[in-house]
Amino acid sequence: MHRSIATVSLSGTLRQKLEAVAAAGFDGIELFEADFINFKGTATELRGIVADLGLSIDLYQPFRDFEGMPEPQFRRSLERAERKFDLMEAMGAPMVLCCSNTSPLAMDDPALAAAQLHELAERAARRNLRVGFEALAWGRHTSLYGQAWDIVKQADHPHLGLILDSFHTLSLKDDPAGIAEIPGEKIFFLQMADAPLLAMDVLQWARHHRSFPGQGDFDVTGFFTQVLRAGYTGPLSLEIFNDIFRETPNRRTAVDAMRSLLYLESEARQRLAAEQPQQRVELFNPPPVAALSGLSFIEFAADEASALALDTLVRQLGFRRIGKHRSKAVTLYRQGEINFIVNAQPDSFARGRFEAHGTSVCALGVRCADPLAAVERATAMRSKRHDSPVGPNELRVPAVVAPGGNLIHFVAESLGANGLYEADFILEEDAPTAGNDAGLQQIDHVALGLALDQLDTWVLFTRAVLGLEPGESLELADPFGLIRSRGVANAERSVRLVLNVSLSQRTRTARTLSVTGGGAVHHIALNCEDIFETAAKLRANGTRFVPISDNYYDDLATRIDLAPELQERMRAAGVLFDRSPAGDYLHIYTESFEGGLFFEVAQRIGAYDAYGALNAPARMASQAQD
Ligand SMILES: O=C(O)c1ccc(O)c(O)c1
Ligand SMILES: [Mg+2]
Repeated sequence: MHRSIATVSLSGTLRQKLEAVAAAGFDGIELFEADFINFKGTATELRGIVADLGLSIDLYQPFRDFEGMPEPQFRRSLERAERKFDLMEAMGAPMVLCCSNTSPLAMDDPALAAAQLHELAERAARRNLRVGFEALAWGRHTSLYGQAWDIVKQADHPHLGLILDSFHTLSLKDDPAGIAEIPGEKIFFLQMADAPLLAMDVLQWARHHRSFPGQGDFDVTGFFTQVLRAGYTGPLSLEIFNDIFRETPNRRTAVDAMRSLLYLESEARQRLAAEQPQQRVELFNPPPVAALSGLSFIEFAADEASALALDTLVRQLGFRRIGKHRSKAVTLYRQGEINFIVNAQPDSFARGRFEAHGTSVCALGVRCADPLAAVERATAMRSKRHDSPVGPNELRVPAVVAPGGNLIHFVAESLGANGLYEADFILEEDAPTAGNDAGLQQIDHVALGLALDQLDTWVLFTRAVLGLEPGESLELADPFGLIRSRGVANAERSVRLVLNVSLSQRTRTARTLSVTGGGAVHHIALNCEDIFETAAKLRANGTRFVPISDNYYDDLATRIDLAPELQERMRAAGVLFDRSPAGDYLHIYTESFEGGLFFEVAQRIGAYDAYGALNAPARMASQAQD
């Protein structure tokens, strides 16, 4: 499809926006009037810039408060329209968006509205321009697409058509099914926006909290498929009013925007595959998402000194050092099925991450059947692949760059538990090393501390590139501000990430972020079968846990019916507890390493499917009282 984006969706000057949009591979733009009014140049000059970038101006917008106006105001608006038509001709914009009237003067008279829009369309037709009419969710008398379509039908002018915007329909919980009945050629333009479900005034919601398809909670694919069923073949455009996007570097926003359209097209293509033998438009067809089957390894970036400190830390956690890399200063540790790699190789990718972010996680390894297919999916979805230098007899592990610059490696399942490591490491499984196995089995989840403007980017990346599904978005209280937390996981729940964002500058998460530069792993949760046994072993190994207030356990007893012995065991061990209808979650947090990264030990019982987020405030308050 012809892919377009409204200039309001990005930060920067108009010229910077256009350059970012062109670099991300868009075909066209919706030009917001404010961007043109503040542009230092003529409409003709803008036309040249846009053309040089290989873009088109698909839509000029908005015209407001037009239909249903009393005669004097209507005449004045027509005059104004003529002046805007002059500009549109000069800049080469073929269509104007007229949104439904929000003025207190607007009359509830569809026949009048139709006659007035007819006149506007007639004037547009004289210059071979077109007018699209869009129902705003807060329009005074026209708020639904069905009402706007009735007016357009009644106006019956070839230069007047309907503009659809998923936000207005989905925010009002209006049924998009009727769109499929509208003749495709009378839908002149399509604007797609997603949004988180928020209980708030719809105008505020629309102007501040929209997001790209795939980042929010709306069934945008369902909406889009109705438009395609109608036979629409025009531009597919993004119109995102979002406070954070207004300040996010626009190159990143533009890539997110393109990724969201590619994802939307591919999802719609799958839904329509069965019913439409002959598609009318070309929808993006990427390789399918690779089914992931677990987190294989976590790689830490270190220098020589911090590698030593990490060595002590991970051995206290019960890991054994089981291998040295064949050609690099890289050490492998293992416990259960968990592999930790400490990479202190000078002049490596890891060292670059160490220099930029300090001791930190620089890569994750995820298992999947076909790593090359996983990389193909990722690059199709506009992620960059990463090729590390490979020494003799070493395996090439395909990798892609995650937002923020860490790597995701795809590890072939066929290699088995040891395959990758046998190839790249000289294994000494039986090497006598300090640190006793504590019963940690798998990587339960990896929690990232993200800057506010990285959350939506990550939600879309994990969804479109890795095939993970986002869970509920929660707000958790740190003593110094709020943390927003959202888990993302694959269908079989063998790969889980938790995306944490600090809404305050003063929380521990925010401070870690300012030290590490953001996008860093904030904690690593490892699971076990008996948390009391594992915690006792870890303590004996020298691991220190965050103490939990006695008051927490008193309160827990009032909330959840638990055997008194279990309560007392938890209190004695400092173990936290959460219960959902599906199952229970017992967990405990270690103290931080170098004031940043820490570990969580977790035991899942039954089909518990969350992360004990309700207990995070207990941890954060305890850390703050240290
Ligand atoms: O918020 C608005 O005014 C506005 C303007 C134009 C649009 O296309 C829209 O969806 C909203
Ligand atoms: Mg709109």
